[in-house]
Amino acid sequence: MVGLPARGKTYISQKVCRYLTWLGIKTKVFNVGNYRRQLHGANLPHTFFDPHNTLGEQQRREAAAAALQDMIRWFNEDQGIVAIYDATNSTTKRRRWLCDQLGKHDIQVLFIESICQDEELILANIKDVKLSSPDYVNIDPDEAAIDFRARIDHYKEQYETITEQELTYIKLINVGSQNIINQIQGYLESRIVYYLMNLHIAPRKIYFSRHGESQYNLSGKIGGDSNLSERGKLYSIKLPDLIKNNLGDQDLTVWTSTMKRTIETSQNLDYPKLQWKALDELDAGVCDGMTYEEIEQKYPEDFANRDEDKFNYRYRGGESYGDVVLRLEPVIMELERHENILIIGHQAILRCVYAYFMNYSHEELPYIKIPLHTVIELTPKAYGCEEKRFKVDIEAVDTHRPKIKKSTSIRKINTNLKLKLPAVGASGEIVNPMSPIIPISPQLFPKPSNSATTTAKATTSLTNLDIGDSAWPDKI
Ligand SMILES: O=P(O)(O)OC[C@H]1O[C@@](CO)(OP(=O)(O)O)[C@@H](O)[C@@H]1O
Repeated sequence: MVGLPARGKTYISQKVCRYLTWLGIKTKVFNVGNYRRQLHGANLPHTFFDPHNTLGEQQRREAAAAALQDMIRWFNEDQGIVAIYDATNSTTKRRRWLCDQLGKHDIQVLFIESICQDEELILANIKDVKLSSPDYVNIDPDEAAIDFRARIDHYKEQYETITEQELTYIKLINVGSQNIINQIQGYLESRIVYYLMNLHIAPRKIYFSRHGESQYNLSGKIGGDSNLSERGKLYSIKLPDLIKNNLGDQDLTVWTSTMKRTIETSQNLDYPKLQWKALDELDAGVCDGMTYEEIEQKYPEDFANRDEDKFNYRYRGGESYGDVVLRLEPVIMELERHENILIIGHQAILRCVYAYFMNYSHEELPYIKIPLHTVIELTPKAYGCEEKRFKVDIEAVDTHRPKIKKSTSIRKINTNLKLKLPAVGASGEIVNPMSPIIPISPQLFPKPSNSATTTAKATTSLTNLDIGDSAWPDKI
C-alpha cells in the first residue's frame, strides 16, 4: 500500500484480503501500525511522526522492518500467496527498499496507491476510523482530530507519489474517479486491479432472501426446479412490504437465479429485475431430486465424505461449494459495483455470497444458517458489515443440515450395522433436519474471527534482513 494517513489503505487492504481468501488464495495483511504500537506503544503524539524527530523516525523504521521480516517469513514458511503490506510507504526510498528486500526472495511487488483530495471524505475517515483506533484511547475526539491532522502534515512534508515507471502499480484517485495502472501483468495482478476498480464507498444496503418455501423443500428433496409451496407463495406476497419498510423510496435492483422458485418469489416486487444463471443452486448431479435419507442409502460413502469436507465435496456429475464460489466471482464483482441490491437465491448460493461479506472460512461456509422466509440485511461499514435479520411470520421447513460428528459419519458408512443414527448438531444435540422452523427475532450473528487481523510478533533481530540504509538499525 502507498498513501498518506486516512486515505483508506487499511480498508482496501482488508477488502482485497477478504476477496482473495474467499477465492481460496492464501492472503494476509501485515499492518505496520500494529507493529509500531507493539514495539513502541500506542498513544504517541504527532511529534513522533515528524520526519525531523530522529528517534521517532528510527523507531518507525524498526516497526516497518519487523513487519517486513514477519511477512517474508510467512511467505517462506507458511506458503503464503499474497501479503498486503499496509503502511504509508510514501517515499521513493522506502519503496526502493521494499523492492530490494522482496526481490531477494523472488516476491513480486504490486503497489496500490490511494490518493484522495476530497477533504470531506478524509474528515469522515478520520472520524469513523482513526479516532477509535488504539492510538487515541481516552483522548478527547476534538484533540485527537487535531493531532491526527498534524500527523498527516508530517507525512505530507516527505510524500512522493509513485512516478517510478519501472514499478508495477495502480493509483486509485478519489475513490475510483480515476485509476492509473502501470506494468500490470499476469492473472493475479489483473484480478486484484479489476477488483479495486469496482470498489466504491457510497452507502448502500445488500439484502439476501432465499426463495419462498418450495414444493421440494416441503418433501425434503434437494435441487430440482419446483414451484413454491402455498406458504412460499404467501412469503412472496409479504416480501415487498418488508423491503419497502426498510428501504423507503430508495432504488433497488432484484437479482434472481433462472429457477422457478426464485423468479416466483420476486414476482410481486416492483423493482428492476435481473436473472443470473450464476445464481442457480449448487448442482447436486446424480443426487438432484433426492432426499438426504435417499442419498445416504444409495451413496453412503459419498454422504459421509460430504460431511468430512463439505466445501470441497463435489456431487457425482455436479458441483462442490468450491466450484460455486468460483462461478459466483462475477456476481461479487457486480455486487461491489452496484448500490442497493436484493438477491433472491438458494441456500448454498447465499451461503457463499454471505461468507464473502461476513468473512467466513471455507470450513464454516457450508454450514451457515440461511433460513427460509427470512430477509438478511447487510450494511457495509468501514471494516465489515452490519447485519440485521427479519423473519417473516410464515412457517417454513428447516432445510439446514448440521455437520455430523466424525465418529457418527464413520459409523454411517458401515451399512451392515443397519444403525439408523440421528443427525447430531454442533453442540451434540439431536436434530431433525426437516423440523418446523422456530420463529427467530432479528439477530446479530457472532462476528467470525478476522483472518486479516495481524498479531504483531515483535522480532528481536534483523539478522537476515538487509535494511540498506545507514540510518536503519541493524538490531531491533
Ligand atoms: O449444501 P446443503 O446443506 O445440502 O444445502 C444445499 C441444498 O439446499 C437446498 C434445499 O435443501 O436449496 P433450495 O432450498 O434452494 O432448493 C437444496 O436444493 C440444495 O441442494
